[in-house]
Amino acid sequence: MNESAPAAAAVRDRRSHSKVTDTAPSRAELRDLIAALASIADHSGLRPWRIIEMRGDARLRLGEGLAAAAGGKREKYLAKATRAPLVLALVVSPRLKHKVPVWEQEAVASGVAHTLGLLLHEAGWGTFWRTGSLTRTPEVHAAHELSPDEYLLGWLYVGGVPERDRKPKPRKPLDPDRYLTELEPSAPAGPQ
Ligand SMILES: Cc1cc2nc3c(=O)[nH]c(=O)nc-3n(C[C@H](O)[C@H](O)[C@H](O)COP(=O)(O)O)c2cc1C
Repeated sequence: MNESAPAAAAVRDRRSHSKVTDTAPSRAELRDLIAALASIADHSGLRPWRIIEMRGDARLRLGEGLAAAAGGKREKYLAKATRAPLVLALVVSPRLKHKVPVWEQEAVASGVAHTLGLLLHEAGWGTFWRTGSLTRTPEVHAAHELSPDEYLLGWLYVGGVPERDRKPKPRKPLDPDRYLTELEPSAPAGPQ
């Protein structure tokens, strides 16, 4: 890691791991990482999010919820829900009728999810953010005991990094000029 710029190093190295091993961060480690999220940019400091930790058989509730929403394939969804030892449900807990609109609150929750994934990566854990067409179904909502206004941004599947994946992932180069544009002081003249 680059000691003088650890955030930049973590961002450059970050990668997802679709397969993880059976080790997972302890609740104490997770609590420390989540405490660090106090600095996430947050209009009016609403903290409109929460994370639901699922381990062991608690993950089966996710699998059952997915199967109920799909109307079958129980074994398939139970297997999906248990492919990592720790599953973190990413929840938007919006304050409705607040001057800060819900889309801004969702942006905060999204920042939390990205940053938590980055912190877990930096701590040496493997993560994979997953969603799917069943994410916002009533059955999955109920399985997480969400309040009526809450909704999911998906799940971070977390576990150990398999030996063979302990290497950087080749990235398609990103041309900054394509993503960083500049507005000129005045609009260009239209067609003459
Ligand atoms: C909101 C969100 C939902 C995602 N859902 C899925 C998913 O359901 N299935 C999937 O294969 N990848 C999903 N991804 C992408 C993966 O998490 C991952 O970013 C992708 O495989 C690229 O790998 P990388 O993160 O190493 O670049 C999702 C990403 C985001 C941000």
